[in-house]
Amino acid sequence: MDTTVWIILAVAVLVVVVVGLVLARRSRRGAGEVGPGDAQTGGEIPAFPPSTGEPADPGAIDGVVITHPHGAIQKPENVASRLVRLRARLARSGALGQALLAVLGRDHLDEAAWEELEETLLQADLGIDPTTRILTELRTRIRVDGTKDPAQVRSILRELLLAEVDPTMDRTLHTQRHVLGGSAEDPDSVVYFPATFLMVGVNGTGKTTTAGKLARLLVAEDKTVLLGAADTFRAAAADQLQTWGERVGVDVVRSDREGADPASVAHDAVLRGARDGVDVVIVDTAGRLQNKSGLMDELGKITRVVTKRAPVAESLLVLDATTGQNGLRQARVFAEVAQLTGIVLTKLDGSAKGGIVVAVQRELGIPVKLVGLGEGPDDLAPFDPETFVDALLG
Ligand SMILES: Nc1nc2c(ncn2[C@@H]2O[C@H](COP(=O)(O)OP(=O)(O)OP(=O)(O)O)[C@@H](O)[C@H]2O)c(=O)[nH]1
Repeated sequence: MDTTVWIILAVAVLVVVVVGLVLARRSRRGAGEVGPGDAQTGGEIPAFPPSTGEPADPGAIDGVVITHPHGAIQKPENVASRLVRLRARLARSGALGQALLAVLGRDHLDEAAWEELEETLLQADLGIDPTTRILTELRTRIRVDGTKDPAQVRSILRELLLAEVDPTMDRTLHTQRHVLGGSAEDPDSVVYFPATFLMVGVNGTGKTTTAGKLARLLVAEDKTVLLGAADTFRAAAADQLQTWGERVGVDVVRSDREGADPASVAHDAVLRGARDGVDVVIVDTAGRLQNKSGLMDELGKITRVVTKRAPVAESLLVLDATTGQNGLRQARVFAEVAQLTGIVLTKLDGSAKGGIVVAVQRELGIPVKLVGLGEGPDDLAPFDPETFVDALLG
């Protein structure tokens, strides 16, 4: 054969190889699989085992494993019945309303009475500005209306408290999957990516518990969920999350060793979620506050790897309602290092500090979206301003 034939043959072979590679890559993408190089930490995605019901599969990259639920699966309580149940709990624990209304019901409201009211609102962690605003307006309205009627006074107070809680804020949890590609005319071609939720906050505020409770809340709303245990600092956190997952039939991506790279676990969780086509991936983080730059580095790295394909849907700051000013200081630090979209206020049960809702929203300019009202598995509910204020007023 002469040289020209050899060249033609070589070019033909090259074309066949290139076309083959391109087609293979496209068909993987079409199935929602994420290809090598998409991940910052891992390159080729480890082959996750099928859902066999076995608890764990050691040996994936960086020790990241997935656990599948086994045993009886519980049905979480629906949202409407939670709200009714938890409203009663909040009303019992606060007693703010009773204290206020007891003073306002007196025959004569002298300066000492107004100071008492101020003290009560400040003790509930409402903050100085909202307290001053509410009392100034209340004083004016009582004088102008010339009213002493307890029902009317209560209604004015309700209106003023509600305005401070701000019912106009958008408290929706963004659980819609992202559409990465494909055509609306051909639904099979559409490639989805899960909505990713990051749970951030200092240790002990209830992040892991809230991640587990949130998974239940979403399952109750017929969403499919995957949990990512990126709090690798505390080994028990992953076990805790696994227990939560097992109860409601939710898979957990975790590391099989303490101190593994949290970003690696977060990354594998979102890719696994994409591959399984789940609606929401909830990533629990450690967020130790040793220093701001360490926290910033860790959260920054996690955010970078999980936003490689789509933005984070919710970055939720978990805050312990009983920690007052200290909690507000923590909130400020997290707001500086993470693009927060909402606040979860935990431990509102048994706390007379309901005013923190107002203070923290004002401080950060983002809404409280969820409240934790107990240690029970379904003691988490969407935050509803009217229910909250009614419960505060007893
Ligand atoms: N009463 C009450 N306790 C809660 C609530 N939420 C969480 N807790 C409790 O708070 C404690 C700490 O919760 P965790 O979820 O372990 O806290 P964490 O922020 O994940 O802590 P680290 O993993 O150490 O960062 C646990 O005992 C929870 O049961 C709540 O709404 N009410």
